[in-house]
Amino acid sequence: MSLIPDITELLARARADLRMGVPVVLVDDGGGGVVAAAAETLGPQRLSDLRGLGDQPVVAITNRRAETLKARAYDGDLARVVIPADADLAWVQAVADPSDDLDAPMKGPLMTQRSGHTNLHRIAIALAKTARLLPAAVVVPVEDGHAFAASHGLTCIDHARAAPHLADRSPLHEVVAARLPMEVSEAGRLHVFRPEDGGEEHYAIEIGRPDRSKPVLARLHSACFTGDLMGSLKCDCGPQLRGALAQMGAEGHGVLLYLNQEGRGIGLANKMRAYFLQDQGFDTVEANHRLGFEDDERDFRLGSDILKSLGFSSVRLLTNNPAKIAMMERTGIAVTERVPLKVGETAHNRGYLATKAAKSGHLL
Ligand SMILES: Nc1nc2c(ncn2[C@@H]2O[C@H](COP(=O)(O)OP(=O)(O)OP(=O)(O)O)[C@@H](O)[C@H]2O)c(=O)[nH]1
Ligand SMILES: [Zn+2]
Repeated sequence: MSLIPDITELLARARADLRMGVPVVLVDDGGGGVVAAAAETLGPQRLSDLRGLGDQPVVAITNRRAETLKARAYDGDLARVVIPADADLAWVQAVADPSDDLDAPMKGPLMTQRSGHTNLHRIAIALAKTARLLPAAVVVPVEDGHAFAASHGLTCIDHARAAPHLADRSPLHEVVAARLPMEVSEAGRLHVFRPEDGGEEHYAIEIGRPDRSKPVLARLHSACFTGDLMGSLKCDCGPQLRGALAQMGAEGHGVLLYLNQEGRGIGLANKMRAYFLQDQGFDTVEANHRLGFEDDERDFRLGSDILKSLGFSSVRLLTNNPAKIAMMERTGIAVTERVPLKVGETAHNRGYLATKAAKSGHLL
């Protein structure tokens, strides 16, 4: 029945629920389940009602966050921190959010669960991440997941149906393209691409009319509100964006993909949390880890999807990031040349650029 939402649509609905502070129900293959809510958006009444369900609630966090909290991660990539009976919402939020780690360290040791299944906790964390929230979820078991969801009107996700889709990217479709005269070239054209799962749109700016049979000068630019628009001195994004467009304008053609993966895929709120940690002395990579994220949560396969749908198969890529080149090659776009982009070094971003070179393999 096509009027019933499919699993991709249910996952999108679950992300929206978590962003609003509404719990979702996750159901394992045997029908048992959990109620899960994002730690960041959960309110006090809902925390209290989750506790009222009877079973032991936990906060599921990534092993990165667990490492910072010195909590044992028995489950490899995640840990289930037991919520003590006297802990309040502020305690739950402090497990999720590192802002006060230094000022008001958590009193340990944190107890973590060791036995039992973790499939559903993993889904809860993945949903919180893709909802651009802190990767932490309050999780409480319930006996019959489907019945609980139906009686409470909550979004219900079956593990077996969801698992194959969590690492997928949604197919992108071009919605519209129109002429966009720009300072660097009057022959600009902006294409808007929309995924099927209600996620972020991404853009392609085509300069001139590049020959599809030859390698095109291309840039995969990741959104950086602070650098691209505000003139932030903490990174080199703004000068890189304008430098890439200027070079395309000078050559007469090129294609710039503007991928809405703000903050290397963690979203602007989390990037600002990372900046707050950077002001406490952590570097850009350490800050991501303390928040519970990997160094880089972006998905560059989006870039090859868009290039292919525009008819390109090979590029001269403007980048200092070898991971982008490797990903292009792996996903069927030939990189015939790396064109270096060295612009915008400032006193504020020198340390950031050095960290990227030392820890993320960026070429200087
Ligand atoms: N999480 C996080 N993201 C950041 C930080 N500084 C910049 N960003 C984001 O990083 C992305 C840009 O990535 P960069 O690592 O500068 O460059 P790159 O795209 O990997 O490589 P180039 O092609 O050489 O520019 C943008 O999405 C920025 O918003 C930071 O300190 N923390
Ligand atoms: Zn930036």
